[in-house]
Amino acid sequence: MSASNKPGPSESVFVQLHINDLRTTDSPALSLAHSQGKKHITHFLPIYVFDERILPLDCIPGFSASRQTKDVQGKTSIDKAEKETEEDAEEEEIKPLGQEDKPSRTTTNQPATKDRDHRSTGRVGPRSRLGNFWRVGRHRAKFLVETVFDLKKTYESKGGGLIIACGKPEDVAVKVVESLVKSGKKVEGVWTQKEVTTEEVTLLRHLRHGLERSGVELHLVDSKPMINPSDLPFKIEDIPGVFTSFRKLVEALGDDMVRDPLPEVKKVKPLPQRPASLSKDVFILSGELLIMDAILRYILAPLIAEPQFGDDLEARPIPQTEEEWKTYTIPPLDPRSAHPFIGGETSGVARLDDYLGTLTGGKHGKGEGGSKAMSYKDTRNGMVGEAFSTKFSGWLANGSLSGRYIGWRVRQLQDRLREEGKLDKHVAGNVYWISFELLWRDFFFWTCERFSHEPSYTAKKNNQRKNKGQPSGEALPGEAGTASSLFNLGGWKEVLRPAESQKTLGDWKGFNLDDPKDPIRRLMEGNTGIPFLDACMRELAITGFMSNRGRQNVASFWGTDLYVDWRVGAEIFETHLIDFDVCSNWGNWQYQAGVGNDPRSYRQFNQIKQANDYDPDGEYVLTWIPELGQVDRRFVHTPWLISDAEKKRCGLGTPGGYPSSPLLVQPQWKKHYPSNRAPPKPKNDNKQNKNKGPHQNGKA
Ligand SMILES: Cc1cc2nc3c(=O)[nH]c(=O)nc-3n(C[C@H](O)[C@H](O)[C@H](O)COP(=O)(O)OP(=O)(O)OC[C@H]3O[C@@H](n4cnc5c(N)ncnc54)[C@H](O)[C@@H]3O)c2cc1C
Repeated sequence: MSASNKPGPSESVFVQLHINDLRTTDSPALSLAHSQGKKHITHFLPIYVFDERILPLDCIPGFSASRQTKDVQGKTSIDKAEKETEEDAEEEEIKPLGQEDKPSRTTTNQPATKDRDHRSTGRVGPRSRLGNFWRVGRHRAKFLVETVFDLKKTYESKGGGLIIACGKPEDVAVKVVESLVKSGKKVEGVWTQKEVTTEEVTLLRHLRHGLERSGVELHLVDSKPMINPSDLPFKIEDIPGVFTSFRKLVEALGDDMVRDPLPEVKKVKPLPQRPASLSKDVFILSGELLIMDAILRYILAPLIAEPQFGDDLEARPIPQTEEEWKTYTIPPLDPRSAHPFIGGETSGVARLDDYLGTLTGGKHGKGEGGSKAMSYKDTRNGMVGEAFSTKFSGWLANGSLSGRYIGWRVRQLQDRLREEGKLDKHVAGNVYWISFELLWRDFFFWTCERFSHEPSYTAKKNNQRKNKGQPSGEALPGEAGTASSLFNLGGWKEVLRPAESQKTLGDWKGFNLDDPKDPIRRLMEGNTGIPFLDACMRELAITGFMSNRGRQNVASFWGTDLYVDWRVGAEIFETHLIDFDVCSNWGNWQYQAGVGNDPRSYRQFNQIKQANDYDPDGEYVLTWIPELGQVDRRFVHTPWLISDAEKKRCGLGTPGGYPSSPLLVQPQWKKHYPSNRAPPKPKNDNKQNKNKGPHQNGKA
């Protein structure tokens, strides 16, 4: 939008608020705005807002000052709207983020020592509720900024543009709409992606309330899952509680399971002229701040000044002068990273081409490549290198790739391989498995939706108390509510089958992150003395990624060996993971903690067996724990078993060195100790390449 006050009498503006749908390919709102039915739309206005509730934005020049000015000037209409909706939210027990001391995510349940109350670091900025971690760590923040700027570039290359702002997305969108309406433009409506979890739904409700004041409607686009929601053979309330039953029902849709993506929009309608008054109310990026590297530095500096547990990055103070900012650089990605993650649709599509083959070229003119996908199932449980598993998750998480588009690309590859006579049973199984795994993503999304319609046991009780038995909340029919049991210590089981859960709430332990010996702190720092787990946690903090195998083992150890409040684990994953997705992360954590959708309510991974199976020659562990370099390879997963003299020779147990004894040992680990097994097999002849059962690949 270029700044101007000139009215545009026949201008009709279609607004899209991007949140977790940062793409132009297979984007329902973009397609609708450019459809025949919307010919009267003259301008397309996409907006992205860096959310101050999850990102530290105070270093961005002018941003803090703009907030203060607003405070001095008094409250705007959106503030009033917020106040009213705050009151609504209060009824539902969950207040919006940033407007309360106790953040909103967790609805209820006790344990978890509140680290927020214990640590006296004086830290400020957007923090998690229990562990006081950054809401978004440095890897995801970088990936996000890259994604947003890639989106802007793509829109511009198609004739459009993207407004990038800072603040609260709902607040910014409402103010933009108000100013457009005031300047005489017609606003067709605001489109954004449907979400189903607490903070996200609260945001959408605020947005809807705020827009009502301008008489503009909010439209939710249900574009997150791979399967089109209207194709589901059941109502969301009836989604099976177990993945396999869900999978069988949706697989019965056959070729119709995944629809074709929407046709590409080649030419995008222009941005409307920006009402001059708008920049007073909204902090829109302009000038130097529209250079990606500049904004990246300002957002990352606080995160780099305080690296989170496990990150080996040397803390660097936040620059204080312009000169210091000029020379400030972002640390490069660690070369050991499982993938050179770069945010944005462009790099996401490049990864699709690399993994699933291209759509054009090749002998048959229908594309070429795809060999990685042809051995996907065989290799997805790998731990080292970029070729094991697809690494699509980061792009899926912020919506720079859609699930449907990936599902469709899988089908394109299947069709081509069939035509080329290469789709034998083994290859077909491998390629299909990508869609299979994507179904897990859909499953967690809809399970979250189901439970967001259904208030948790405690929320229900509280609401009944407050409303004297009257149901509260004001969700529109079919719309998700805000009271979800996703964040409850008792998980969905609190609602589902409490009797089946082997733990009671009182069994969960708290933690004290001030204490370097605290088990959870040692785990987060990759310093438990159990190499497989330590390697996973170090990789996560240093690169923002951890394999699915690693995630399962860490979560299982956290929840079933240490018995520490699993939500703190979900929080530290949320901080570090490039691919953090609220439903997948919290849903999987519940699953591993035995309070979620796992039909076996008490699943405990045998850490030594897992290490032997998935890292037989210790390559993964040695990548992340070079301190074990001198240890006899046979004991690389159990270094505590070597003699004291050997420990000394290898430098174990020295101050600041790798621990010489493990945090704990489980009796069932012993039968997998080195003396009881054959010497390690050579590389590439390991269990990573064996096909076992779904997802968990057989017994833990
Ligand atoms: C404790 C725990 C936390 C997790 N947190 C997240 C998270 O925040 N975000 C996230 O995207 N995934 C999460 N997962 C699921 C899974 O580990 C990652 O999706 C996967 O490791 C990402 O790598 P990939 O893209 O190479 O996956 P691939 O193995 O190539 O799978 C392809 C895609 O299928 C989906 N998928 C695969 N497994 C799962 C699963 N178990 N649950 C949901 N979707 C799945 C993902 O979208 C993934 O990109 C978590 C798993 C566990 C056990």
